[in-house]
This record gives sequence, C-alpha cells and structure tokens, in this order.
Amino acid sequence: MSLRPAAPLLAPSLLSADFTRLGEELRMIESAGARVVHVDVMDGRFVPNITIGLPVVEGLRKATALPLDCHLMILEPLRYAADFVKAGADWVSIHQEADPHLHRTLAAIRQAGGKAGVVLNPGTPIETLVDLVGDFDFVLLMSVNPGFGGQSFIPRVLDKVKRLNALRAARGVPFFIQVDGGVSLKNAAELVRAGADCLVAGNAVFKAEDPKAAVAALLREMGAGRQA
Ligand SMILES: O=C(CO)[C@H](O)[C@H](O)COP(=O)(O)O
Ligand SMILES: [Fe+2]
Repeated sequence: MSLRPAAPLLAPSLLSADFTRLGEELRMIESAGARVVHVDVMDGRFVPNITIGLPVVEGLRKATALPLDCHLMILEPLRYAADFVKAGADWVSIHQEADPHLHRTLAAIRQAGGKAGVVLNPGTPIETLVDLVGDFDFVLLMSVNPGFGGQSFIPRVLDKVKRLNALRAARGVPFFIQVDGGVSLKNAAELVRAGADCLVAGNAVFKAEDPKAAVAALLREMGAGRQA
C-alpha cells in the first residue's frame, strides 16, 4: 500500500449517504466500482460536527469487504487511532493540526496493522511533513475546511497536490496522495493529472440523481486524468 495504485481510486464518503440504509449504500458503491469507503469521524471539538464512532465502524466492517478509510477529525487522535484499526479500519488518517505527536500516532496505527495517513487542512503547508516522509503511507489534502460535506472545492489546493507530488518524486519515497472535499466531475481529472491517487467524494456521489452513474462518471474522469 505504500506503492502508488495502478489506477486512481475513488473513495465515496459515507457522510453524504443515507444513514438509515448504510448497507444498501455500501452495496451500491461496491457494484458501481468504488474500491475504498471513506468514513468521516468527527468529535465536535476539532471540528464543529459529531458523526461516526467505533461501533459504526465495527458494523461497517461486517457489512463490506472494501477497505475502510477512516478520516479522524478528532483531537488527541493517539487515544483512539489504534482502536479504529481494531474496529476494522484499513486506513486511518489523523490531522497534522490536531496532534503534536504525529510520529508516535502514525507508528501506533502501523503497529496495529493499519495504513497510516496525515491530513493537512487547506491552510497547512506540505512542508510540515518533510521530516515524516517514510513514516506515513498516505497524505490527505483537504480541499475544503473539514467538518461538513457539500462544500465548494478550494482551487488553490490543486497547486498543493502538484507540489506534494514533486516532493514525493524528489524524496523517492512512494506514498498515496488523497484529496477530500468538493471533488466533482469538474475537477477529478485535473486532480489526478496533478498527482492525486485517491479522490474522496461525498455529495458528488450520494446526492447525485443517479449515484451509481456518478461513480462510473467520476472513475472515467479519473482514468482520463491518469492517462493525460
Ligand atoms: O472530510 C470531509 C468533510 O470534513 C468529507 O470527507 C468531505 O467533505 C466529503 O464531502 P464532499 O465530497 O461532499 O465535499
Ligand atoms: Fe473526509
């Protein structure tokens, strides 16, 4: 997983799904071709919203074989990060802004058997990660301010993806680049072209008129971006 995926991955975000029928929503994205499920965990402190916790992740684990990608928008992530892996998360990402001990928390995630990611808010520079290269499996660049689905993509994040891609090439250490927030058909190809390997999409999938067709269309755009 430290190697870049052969094809870019789409990770539908359950934050925008119908919480009364999560099992059906999982079936739908599976059959549409999604290969990762994005799970937004919010604590009401790091971000204003409260969403999903460990028992729901345990339930999701039983309901799908797809990798669960848990994006922890919580303070003091070391307290819970390994528990999310034990609950069934395959990937766990923690915010740079929420943890003064990133090295320790990333190691705890890996030790528990998960893939470890660092998340950067739109205003946090990629340079804050240079001394951690090799200690994470992926970097998630937020393209909205975290806390809510359905927000508008912040265009300057595109340049951040390019710079992170260049840093990755310069250091020769492979890691995934993931982008989350406001991803749509308008920006998917360009993000992949810039170096993104995995795009998270909530509203663009679950609020679409035909969510299955939306997954297919996003995957098509992403494939075009990789070829360009
Ligand atoms: O982390 C998140 C918000 O903090 C969500 O993953 C993200 O917002 C996805 O929703 P959308 O694609 O609708 O923007
Ligand atoms: Fe997210």
